[in-house]
Amino acid sequence: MTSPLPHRSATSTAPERQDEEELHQRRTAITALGHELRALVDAAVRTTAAPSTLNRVSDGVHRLTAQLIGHLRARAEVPEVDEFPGGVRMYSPVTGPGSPLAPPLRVTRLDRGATGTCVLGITHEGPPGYGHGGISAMLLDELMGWACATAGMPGMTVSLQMRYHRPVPLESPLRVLAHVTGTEGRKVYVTGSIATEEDLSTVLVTAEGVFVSPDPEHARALFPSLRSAPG
Ligand SMILES: CCCCCCCC/C=C\CCCCCCCC(=O)SCCNC(=O)CCNC(=O)[C@H](O)C(C)(C)COP(=O)(O)OP(=O)(O)OC[C@H]1O[C@@H](n2cnc3c(N)ncnc32)[C@H](O)[C@@H]1OP(=O)(O)O
Repeated sequence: MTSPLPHRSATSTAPERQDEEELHQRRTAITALGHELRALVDAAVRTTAAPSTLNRVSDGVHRLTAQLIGHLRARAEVPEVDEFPGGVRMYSPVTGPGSPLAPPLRVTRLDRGATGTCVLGITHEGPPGYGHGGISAMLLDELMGWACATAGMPGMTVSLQMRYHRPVPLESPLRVLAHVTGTEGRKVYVTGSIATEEDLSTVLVTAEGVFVSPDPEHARALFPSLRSAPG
C-alpha cells in the first residue's frame, strides 16, 4: 500500500529510531493537513454561501497561507518526507495524502502491475455528476507508472491512449488496474482500466501506454537529486 506511515523497524538503532519517529510525525501531520485541505476544497466548490461569507473565508485562508510560506522548499527539490524514485510521494497530485488535489489513490503493488482504489469527489467533476476525463487519465497514468516500477523499469510516459467507454461516477469507490504487457529495450508497454468496486466487470475507461525508462545519465540530468542517491 502507499500508506504514508511505514512500519518502524524493530532492529533500528536509537538515532535511527528518533529519525523514524520524526519522519512518522511529519507524515502524520502532512496527512492531517491534506485531509483538512481536501475538505476545504470540497466545501469551497460546493458551497452556496453568501458573498460576505466567501469573503470572510478568503481572508481567513489568506492568513493561514501566510503561516506556511516562510518555510517553502526549492521547486525541484525532493521533499525530505519522500522516497524518490519508486516510493512514498506525500504531495503527489494522484496518490499524495498531503495533496488537496489527490483523491488520493491508494496503491497496492502487484507482480508487473498495480491496483489502486479511490473515490472521486465534486472537485474532480467533468460532466455534471461524473468524473473529468483528464482525472481518469491522471489516475491511469500514475498507476501505469507504478506498474513499470514493479517490473523493475521505472519510467516516464511517452504515449497514453485513452478510451472512455462509460462515464465514471463521483462519490463511488473505484478500482484502477494496470499491467505491464511487454518491454522492448527501455520501452515498457502498459495497459490500464477503471471500474467501480461495485461492478468490476463493467470497464468504464481503458488505456494503453508506452513508458520509457531514461538511461542513467539522462535520469540524473532530469532529476539532479538522484546524484546524491546511493548507487
Ligand atoms: C533511476 C531512474 C529514474 C526514472 C524516473 C522515473 C520517474 C517516475 C517518477 C515517479 C513514479 C511515480 C509514477 C509516475 C507516473 C506518472 C508518469 C508521468 O506523468 S511522467 C511525465 C510525462 N512524461 C514526460 O514528461 C516524458 C517526456 N519525455 C522525455 O523526457 C523523454 O522522451 C524520455 C526521457 C522519457 C526518453 O528520452 P530518451 O532520449 O531517453 O529516449 P528516446 O530515444 O527519445 O526514446 C526511447 C525509445 O522510446 C521511443 N518513443 C519515444 N516516444 C515515443 C512515443 N510517443 N510512442 C512510442 N515510442 C516512443 C523511441 O522511439 C525510442 O525507441 P527505440 O529505442 O528507438 O526503439
